[in-house]
Amino acid sequence: MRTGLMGGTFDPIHIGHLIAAEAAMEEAGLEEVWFIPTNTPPHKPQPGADGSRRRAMAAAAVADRPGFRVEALELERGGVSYTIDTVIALQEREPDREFHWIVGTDMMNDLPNWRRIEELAERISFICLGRHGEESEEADLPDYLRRKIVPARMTPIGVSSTDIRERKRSGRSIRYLVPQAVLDYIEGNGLYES
Ligand SMILES: Nc1ncnc2c1ncn2[C@@H]1O[C@H](COP(=O)(O)OP(=O)(O)OP(=O)(O)O)[C@@H](O)[C@H]1O
Ligand SMILES: O=C(O)c1ccc[n+]([C@@H]2O[C@H](COP(=O)([O-])O)[C@@H](O)[C@H]2O)c1
Repeated sequence: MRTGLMGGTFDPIHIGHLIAAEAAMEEAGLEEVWFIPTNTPPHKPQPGADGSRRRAMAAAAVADRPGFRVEALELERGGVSYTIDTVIALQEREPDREFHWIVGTDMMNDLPNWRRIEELAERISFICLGRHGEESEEADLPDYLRRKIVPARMTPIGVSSTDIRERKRSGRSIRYLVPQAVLDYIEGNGLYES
């Protein structure tokens, strides 16, 4: 079964993540997409919201979409969430699935710096979605990686979790940038207010 893995900090999950996953499913013929919240992200500061809250928001966001689900193995494993460790664990657990890692094109030039990237590229392909409508071919990547990149189109969605946290902090609306259930969770728990 062709399965997309959408890793992210999801602090919080927003419509950019969901539309990217929807586009990856359609463009790459995936049957499922699993959203994997990081514990400690490898190349980013520690998230603002703790893992259980980021997981709850992701679960609320995908609850009404058959084929989307949250896989919490990185939070359960703890420590820094290297993708190679996650992929090895999932391939051992689910040998009949074919996994594809979904990334926005902003991450693509960073791929050569990922932990054990050559081994990772032997195990999976990367579905790269034009986050701001850019051409993914522009990336300057080594051949072993370029061969494993599947470019996919999506309607550009210029939203980021950083924007959402900043909007919330300054009292501006985040309605429609996140699903209603995520908005309710953020407001109900007073997240990102200071
Ligand atoms: N608007 C978007 N369109 C397409 N892909 C996106 C978008 N936002 C995030 N992504 C992709 O989703 C994955 C997880 O992203 P992440 O959770 O770090 O969100 P983010 O909005 O970039 O967060 P932050 O602003 O905190 O850095 C990455 O592969 C990223 O490229
Ligand atoms: O494995 C790595 O070295 C690595 C380096 C950077 C990012 N990643 C993964 O890429 C996904 C998106 O990362 P981020 O920082 O945008 O949340 C997330 O699942 C990270 O664990 C993985």
